[in-house]
Amino acid sequence: MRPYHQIPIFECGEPIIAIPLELFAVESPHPYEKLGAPYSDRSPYYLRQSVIENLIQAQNYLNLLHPNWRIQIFDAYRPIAVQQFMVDYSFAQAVQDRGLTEVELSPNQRQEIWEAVYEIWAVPSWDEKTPPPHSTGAAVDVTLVDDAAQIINMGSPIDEMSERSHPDYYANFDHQQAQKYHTHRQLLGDVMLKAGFQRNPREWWHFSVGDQMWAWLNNQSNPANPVIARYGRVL
Ligand SMILES: C[C@@H](N)C(=O)N[C@H](C)C(=O)O
Ligand SMILES: [Zn+2]
Repeated sequence: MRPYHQIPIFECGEPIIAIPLELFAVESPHPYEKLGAPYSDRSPYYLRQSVIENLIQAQNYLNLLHPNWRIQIFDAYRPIAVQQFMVDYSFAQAVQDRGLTEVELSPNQRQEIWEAVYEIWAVPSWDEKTPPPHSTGAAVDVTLVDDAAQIINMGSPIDEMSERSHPDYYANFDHQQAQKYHTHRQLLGDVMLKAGFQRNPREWWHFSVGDQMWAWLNNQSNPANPVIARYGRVL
């Protein structure tokens, strides 16, 4: 359980629809489809209707500051089976990165690796009170590309399991390059938050609106006006 799982969900029934990809930049091929994630007949490029409107708004704010820059979509809707696949994949990858094999893991090593995985991945829960954020169609993983279609360097890749993923990781580095990364992360955060999103405090790329994490973050900064989640899981 994460603290945001205490937030009640009152599903509003808004449809989940295809993102108009021509308006955005898109990571291609899709990073999890490339790994063989089981989407069956579903597409990762779907979001709730008004979440798409918020994303268009964010890009409009971006273009006031940087004409012709684009928000690049890395991932959006994620069926629970895909969440499970990515959690298992990330565990296996983390075992390999440590030069280990799964059969030889001690209980402590196993626990340490699972903790690292769940630092950044949500549990693939089938309980409708605790859906993984991306399975609600309200969460999106994004970065920025400039007017020459070059990906903006944020100082760490999306999905890295390390502290570099924290949005403010580079805030206090006394180094010009690190300050640039921080400025880029701030720019992404500013345009997304201005459009109504909240950012996952552990991941510079993960934003959502209307889900449990969004409501919890809203309530942390504005306890006088608490909100609940309007989007639950979409199967
Ligand atoms: C790991 C990243 N792609 C992500 O989406 N993390 C959040 C917390 C999730 O799994 O929902
Ligand atoms: Zn995400």
